[in-house]
Amino acid sequence: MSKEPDRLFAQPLAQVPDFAFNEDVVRVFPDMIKRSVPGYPTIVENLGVLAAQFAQPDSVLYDLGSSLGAVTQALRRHVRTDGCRVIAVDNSAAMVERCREYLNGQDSMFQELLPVEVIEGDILALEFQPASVVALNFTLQFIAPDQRTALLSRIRQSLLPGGALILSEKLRFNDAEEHALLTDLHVAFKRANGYSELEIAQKRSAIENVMKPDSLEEHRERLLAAGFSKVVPWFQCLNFASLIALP
Ligand SMILES: Nc1ncnc2c1ncn2[C@@H]1O[C@H](C[S@+](CC[C@H]([NH3+])C(=O)[O-])CC(=O)[O-])[C@@H](O)[C@H]1O
Ligand SMILES: O=C(O)C(=O)Cc1ccccc1
Repeated sequence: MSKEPDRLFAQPLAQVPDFAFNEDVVRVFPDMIKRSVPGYPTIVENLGVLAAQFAQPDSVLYDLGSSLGAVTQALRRHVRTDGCRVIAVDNSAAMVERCREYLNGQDSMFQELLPVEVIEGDILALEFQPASVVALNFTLQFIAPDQRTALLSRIRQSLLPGGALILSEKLRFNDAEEHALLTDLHVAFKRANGYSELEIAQKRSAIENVMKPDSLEEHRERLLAAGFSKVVPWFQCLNFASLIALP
């Protein structure tokens, strides 16, 4: 993985453009996500462990909004179920190109990994195949809010008995005091990881129009409305959480 440090927002910008998953972001993405999302390495590794419990023979494991394929790599490290294959999907051409390179690297280092296909495309337009595991690892928050229920319903329809959706998201909180506390603590996390006040402020303004977090309650209600029977949070670190949703 690229070791290039994230300095994308280090210099003052006259106008901060909306955040996009372009070539500049791709170059620094592993560093950016690790220094910005508390618990990210723990979530990714354990997503593989969880997936191994839900994987069903001869089914698809989806990594939706796969970026550089960190989740796909974890799925391939942990899942040994017969006949499974991984489909990773992202609509950023720059991400997909680099993701394919990293997965070729994983293939050359390990034998007997699950087969993988990386698709450049919009997850809203995807025709889902029968799936046992669907990972939406920090992707739903970038989908237009009015499209989210329809996407989750389509995922629910594709899920086999015994399978699961694993959904990780930044959270907002309905209680103003809880929201302010966890937001401040997230800023402290970023500061502790070497981001300046300017970097933190410019990044916040870059993502505010494109990334719209929901509360845990909104997630639970929407998942139930989409046809899931049970929603179980399995991880939270500050304002970032991951949920298991069962069909
Ligand atoms: N409609 C869409 N269709 C396909 N891809 C999309 C769409 N909208 C956004 N994306 C893609 O979703 C990814 C979100 S990053 C996921 C991290 C990864 N899961 C990880 O575990 O490392 C989250 C973050 O950066 O906070 C980006 O690569 C987008 O191009
Ligand atoms: O940086 C942030 O404040 C975030 O909420 C997480 C994030 C991580 C990587 C890209 C966009 C948002």
